[in-house]
Amino acid sequence: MALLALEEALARYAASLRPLPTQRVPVEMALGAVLASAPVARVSLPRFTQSAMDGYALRAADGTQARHLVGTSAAGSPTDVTVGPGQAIRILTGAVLPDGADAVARQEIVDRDGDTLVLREPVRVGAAIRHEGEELAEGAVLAEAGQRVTSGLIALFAMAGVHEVDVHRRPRVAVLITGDEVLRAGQPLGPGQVYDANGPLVRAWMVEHGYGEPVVAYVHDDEHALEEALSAALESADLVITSGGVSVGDRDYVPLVADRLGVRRVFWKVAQKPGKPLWYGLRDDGKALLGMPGNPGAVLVCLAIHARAVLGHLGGETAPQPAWRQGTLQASLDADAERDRLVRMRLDLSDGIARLWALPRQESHMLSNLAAAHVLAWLPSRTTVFAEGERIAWIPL
Ligand SMILES: Nc1nc2c(c(=O)[nH]1)N[C@H]1C(S)=C(S)[C@@H](COP(=O)(O)OP(=O)(O)OC[C@H]3O[C@@H](n4cnc5c(N)ncnc54)[C@H](O)[C@@H]3O)O[C@H]1N2
Ligand code: MOO
Repeated sequence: MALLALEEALARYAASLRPLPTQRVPVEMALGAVLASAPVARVSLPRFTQSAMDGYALRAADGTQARHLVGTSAAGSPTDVTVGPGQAIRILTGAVLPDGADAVARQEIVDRDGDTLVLREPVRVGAAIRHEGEELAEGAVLAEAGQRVTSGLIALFAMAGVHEVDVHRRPRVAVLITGDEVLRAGQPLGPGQVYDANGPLVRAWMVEHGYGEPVVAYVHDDEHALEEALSAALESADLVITSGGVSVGDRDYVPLVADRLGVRRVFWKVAQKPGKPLWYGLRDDGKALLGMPGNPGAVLVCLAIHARAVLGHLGGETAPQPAWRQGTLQASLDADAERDRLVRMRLDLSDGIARLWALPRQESHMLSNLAAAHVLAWLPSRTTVFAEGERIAWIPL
């Protein structure tokens, strides 16, 4: 079977996946979800004209002549006293600017004796004042639909009086780890058995990237057991990720069972190294299946590129993920004539230029270079080597 180009695989996700339905949620619950509509400010920011400093509200035109203190305005406790010529009001940061005042003298430049103040230097009109609506007017758009909600956006929405936002439902993910030889932590290894790396990897990757906890289950290399497990996973999740059993071996049942459960294949086998046997399909109800190979290095690459794209489309992101950046290769590297290479690299950005070094031990069953790896670089298939100094694309790992 011919291998599909990696760009084409990414294009097929975009063409085949629709964002999940939207729901209105309290702002505090929206972290990591993607906005389905653009929230607008319910109050202007700042909400009222206020002091930016602890000091004295007064009239700038009085220059350095002595002022008489006539009241206090604290944050949350405005005064209704008006500041007249030769008068001042004690004011604290965030307090409403009293009528009549047009400047605040911070207390560091004021000599105070009882209720009499003298400024050591004059202040300009508007000094230390934050004006109502100077940052945002009521009704201003705070963020765009398609943007992922961050902690900073949550703070902005809260301050602008937006208590609920419309977001796409976050994709629910189920993970099926296949393989008779794969054992979970703590169990004694028998002959030919290995510890499971992919369950912990997928779970940690999902949490690390803000997609939440997936449900992880284990299944033997048995057609019927897989059918039962995959059927249940497709019921409960929007995206099912399987590990192992997707190549051409006698016990590679994932493509067969997926087909039997009505998951239509969109592609199988991508021209990438590692991760070639990747299988992607969709059921009529929109449920997606990414069948990843068993080799953990391949799973890492399939998560960073493929799961990222699928989760972005399902989640309603407008900008395609992952977002590739440019860097400079620091030592020549072999290309692969048939498959694009996805190479774990060390990144140095200390002088503002992205310098990239390929790490040793890149095979798809290997993970030990991850202690030193910062990024994944994309080296398109070709017959000539990648030379030192060439520009290449990368994403953070
Ligand atoms: N004749 C061919 N053989 C293979 C081909 C091919 O084109 N022709 N492709 C190779 C490539 S490339 C890959 S990648 C693997 C993928 O095979 P599977 O997806 O069927 O994966 P498995 O055979 O189940 O496992 C591969 C490897 O990974 C280990 N493994 C599996 N699960 C885990 C886990 N959860 N944690 C840690 N390690 C795991 C497993 O023991 C195997 O060593 O196929 C090649 N073969
Ligand atoms: O595609 Mo496999 O992951 O190269 O070894």
